[in-house]
This record gives sequence, C-alpha cells and structure tokens, in this order.
Amino acid sequence: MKERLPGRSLRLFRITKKTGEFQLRDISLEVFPGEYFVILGPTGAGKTVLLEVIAGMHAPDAGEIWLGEENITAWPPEKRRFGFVYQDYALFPHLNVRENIVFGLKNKKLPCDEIKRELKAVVSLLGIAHLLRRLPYTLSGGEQQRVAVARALIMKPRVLLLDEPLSALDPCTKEMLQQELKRLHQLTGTLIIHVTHDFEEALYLGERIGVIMGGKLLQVGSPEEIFTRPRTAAVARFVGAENIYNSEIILRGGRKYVTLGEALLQVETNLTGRAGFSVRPEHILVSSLPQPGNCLPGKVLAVYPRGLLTRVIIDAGERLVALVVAREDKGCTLAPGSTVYCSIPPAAINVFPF
Ligand SMILES: Nc1ncnc2c1ncn2[C@@H]1O[C@H](COP(=O)(O)OP(=O)(O)OP(=O)(O)O)[C@@H](O)[C@H]1O
Repeated sequence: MKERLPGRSLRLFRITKKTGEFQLRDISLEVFPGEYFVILGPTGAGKTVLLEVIAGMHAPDAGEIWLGEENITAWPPEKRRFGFVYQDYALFPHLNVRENIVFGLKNKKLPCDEIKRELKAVVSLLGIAHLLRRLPYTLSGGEQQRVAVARALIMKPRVLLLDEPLSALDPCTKEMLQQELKRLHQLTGTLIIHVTHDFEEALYLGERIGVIMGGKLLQVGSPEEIFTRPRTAAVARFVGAENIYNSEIILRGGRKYVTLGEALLQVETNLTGRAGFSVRPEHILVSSLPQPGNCLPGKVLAVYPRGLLTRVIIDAGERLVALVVAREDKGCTLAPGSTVYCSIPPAAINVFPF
C-alpha cells in the first residue's frame, strides 16, 4: 500500500439518495489524501448520481460527507472547491481554449499576471500550448478532454471528480490519456475519484477500486483484490470471472474442497458451510492428459479463436469457460467433442460467502 500523503481524506457516511425509481443505498467510503480512487460499475449503477452527490450538486437524503475534519454535507458546490470533468467535456463552445481554461480564475478576479502564470503551468502540464487559440469544435475528443482536465486543474481543486472521462475516445487516444492522467496524478498528488464502467481502465488507474451495482457499494479493494478475489457473484461476473458456482465446503483429511459437477476441487479458504466460488477463464489450464492436483475431465462443446487466445467452452459436469493461449494448449485437440482435462490450482479458486 502506498504511503499516505498528508492532507484531507474524503469520507462518506451512510449516504442514501433517491432519484426517481433509483436509490443510492447506504454508501460509506473513505478516500485517502492523494489517492486515485476508481468507482467501477455497469451502466445505471448510480456512479454519476454518487459523483454528483459528492460534488454537492444533489443533497443526500441521509448520511454525511466529510472532508478532513469538516462536515461538508450542506456545503454548495462552489464552497467545496471540487473539480468536475464530464464524459462529454462540456467546454464552453463560444470560448477558445485559453478562455475556457482561465474562466474560473477570471471569475475569482485573480490578478492578470497570476492567471497567466497558472495558465502557463497547467498548459505545459497537459501539453496543449499549441491549442490555446482554437475553439472547442475544432478539437479532437482527446484534445477536448485535455482542455477539460486543464480547466479543472487550474482551480487547484481539493478533490478532482472525473465522470467517465475516457469513454468517448478511441482505444488509442484512451490509452494515451490514461497514461497522462496517471502522470498528472503523480505530479499533482490531487485526490481523484474517477468513475468508469471499464474494468481495464479501473485496473490501470485505480490505487483502489470501489464496485457499485444497483446503487450499492459492493466491494472496495486494491485492483488485484477486485480482479482475483471478488466477494460476490455479481462482482465476479462483472470483472470477467465467467465460471461462478455454488457449493458446500467439504472438509476431508484436514483439507477443504468444493464440488464442481462430480469432481472435488481443493480450495484455500477460511469459510465453512455453503459458499460461492469463481474461477477466471485464463486460470484454467486445458490439456490432453490428466494433470496432478485439481483436475477434471470434460468434453469440448465449442471453440472460439480470438487472435492469440482461444475461448473454449467445456462440459465438465458444469459449463466451464477457459481462455487458452494457442501455443500452450499442451497439444490437445481443441475441437468440439474432444476430451480434455482442466487443471485449476487451488489458489485460482476464489471462494466467497454464499
Ligand atoms: N434526475 C433523475 N431522475 C430520475 N432518475 C434518475 C435521475 N438521475 C439518474 N436517474 C436514474 O438513476 C440511475 C443511475 O443513474 P447514473 O447516471 O448514476 O448511472 P451510471 O452508473 O452513471 O450509468 P452510466 O454508466 O450509464 O452513466 C439510472 O437508472 C438513472 O436513470
């Protein structure tokens, strides 16, 4: 875990907010000073509503928001001094890039030379000096988003809120901007809360990730934890662990096992009784011969080549999805109807409470 920076953490205590039919439910969370925190969830999960409650655009129905030692729940957005960057950039269309960026500082009636100094710094940070005279409609999506980030950063926000800032960009620009956001965060040490539905983006950027679904914060943890140790079937499914089952935990000879079809698979867990478990497709080793350890026979149902990886659907008593690197399929014939053996190391089996 990264060393905590001095400064103020942002804490949410039991936030509830109803908008129409939808409700944010009892959300508690602490984001640490200088942290890059990603809120990850599917469409309609409540990510934007949560971000807008944090920004002060909506008052929560219940619960409190604290910044350091101050209860800011009733503070209007301008008093919070949080930056907000939208998915669609929301630049003022009639102002050029320079005017867009300095808009907030001009409103604050800062002296001209101070505005110039701040502009120069933020423009060089984002590499957009050549764009200053352009109008927003002449900019690419990536350029517009850089300008939107500059406009937020120049205000030296106490917290920077990013609402799906990369989702309208092509994959190449998106990757470049991801790297820039990481670099900007390292340089400025600003506490950032970044909302996305894209778990690869969350894995790359988040120092910690909170997964939200149906208005509930289901899990908060490091990217590694969320990716390999989801604590519910819903989170497991969302982060791409396609093999999800329920089982009784069976104790035999001092070891614990779960059942998959007819097979017993050894697991590493403190849980007892009924439990769920998930296995990521890329953690299943498919071979033509039985292997030592957790290994179950199966019949190939379907094979879908996907470039370097092949997606294999196997009937192993239960439906199993494996992703195999073509060169590493241990010479077995991956064709529908062929018999294969699936090895799943105990460490690759994520057991969670039922
Ligand atoms: N003002 C409103 N009135 C009624 N319902 C609303 C309002 N604002 C949001 N909602 C509903 O709340 C739910 C959560 O919306 P929100 O925009 O927070 O989702 P999201 O997780 O950001 O999704 P996306 O990734 O698609 O942007 C949705 O079902 C939405 O229709």
